[in-house]
Amino acid sequence: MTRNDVHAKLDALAKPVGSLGRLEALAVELAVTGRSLTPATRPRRLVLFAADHGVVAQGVSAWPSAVTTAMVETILTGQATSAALATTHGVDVRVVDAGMAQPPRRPWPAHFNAQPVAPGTADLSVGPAMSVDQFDAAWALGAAEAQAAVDQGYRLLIAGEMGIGNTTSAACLTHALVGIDADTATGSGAGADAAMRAIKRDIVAKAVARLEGRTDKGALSAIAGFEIAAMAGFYAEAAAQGVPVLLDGYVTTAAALIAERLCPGTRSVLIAGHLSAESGHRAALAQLGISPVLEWQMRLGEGSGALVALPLLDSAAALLCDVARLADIGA
Ligand SMILES: O=C(O)c1ccc[n+]([C@@H]2O[C@H](COP(=O)([O-])O)[C@@H](O)[C@H]2O)c1
Ligand SMILES: Cc1cc2nc[nH]c2cc1C
Repeated sequence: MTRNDVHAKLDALAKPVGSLGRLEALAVELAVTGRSLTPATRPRRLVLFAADHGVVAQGVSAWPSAVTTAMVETILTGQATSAALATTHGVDVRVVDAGMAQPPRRPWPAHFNAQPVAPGTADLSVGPAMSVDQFDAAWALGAAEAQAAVDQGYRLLIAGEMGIGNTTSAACLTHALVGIDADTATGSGAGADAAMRAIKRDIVAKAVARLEGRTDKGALSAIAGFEIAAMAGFYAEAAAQGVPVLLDGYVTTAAALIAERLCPGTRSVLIAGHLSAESGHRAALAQLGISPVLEWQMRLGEGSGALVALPLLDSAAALLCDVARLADIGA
């Protein structure tokens, strides 16, 4: 099934050609990524991967690592932004501890999967964030989540993340894999001021310089995070299964860049939910050849941008699945 097939179907529907504007372009994306002229967006699942980052010790985030745990607890009780949006849009949620410094309080609900690779990464500013074995373990965790979701019949997948310090890792990965300069790759994350952002940029520049241009798995392990490596495995497995994935912001896109680097073709299932306020995101999406549904200056993470874009995907699916053809209405 080609893009032309989808355009032909859209043009034959009971409406003037092109009259649904960008919704038609989104319908094409959904049909192509889902490999169907009647793509499904239900049932859908959000898998939120959480982990901590040793580089936080360098003062790169406005928040301490304890906030990762506090937010995971809030997600688990259904009161975080992501959980509220997931509930309102009929999205099932799972939360995965891929490597938090401190696990959430017990009792743990059934939708929490505690498989920490380690209690946070090592500080990427002084050495590799993780070993290749740890990268492989995080990747396998994400891949298993995607496989389980597909086995359970989910037709659309979203990965979200929670990890204080993870925009430093995302900036390193984008600098290394997209080639934009360290300054553009480095944003304010969850609220860094100008002085903090300058420290962060210098750390990003030095960590990537140490790789000397290498972007193999060993090099990427040095600058990744456990939740990011897990999301990369999640995306690669979703692609292997041919299930569409809705990307969130800068951090999830960094994971998609890893997946595309290590498993070329992963991008064929990716739809970009939104353009994050982080300055490197536009170039990262361009490298993957996808354009965002929304440009709303969101920069939360947790899958929130993907969840806000989701009703537009539902609209695109309804168009392809439920609208009559002109030929059938006697017009
Ligand atoms: O993905 C994005 O576009 C994004 C942009 C800014 C912040 N975040 C979120 O904020 C946290 C990381 O911010 P920071 O400043 O601690 O690196 C992490 O939990 C992310 O989910 C996420
Ligand atoms: C409060 C808070 C909520 C978040 N959700 C995702 N990243 C976050 C970072 C902070 C600081």
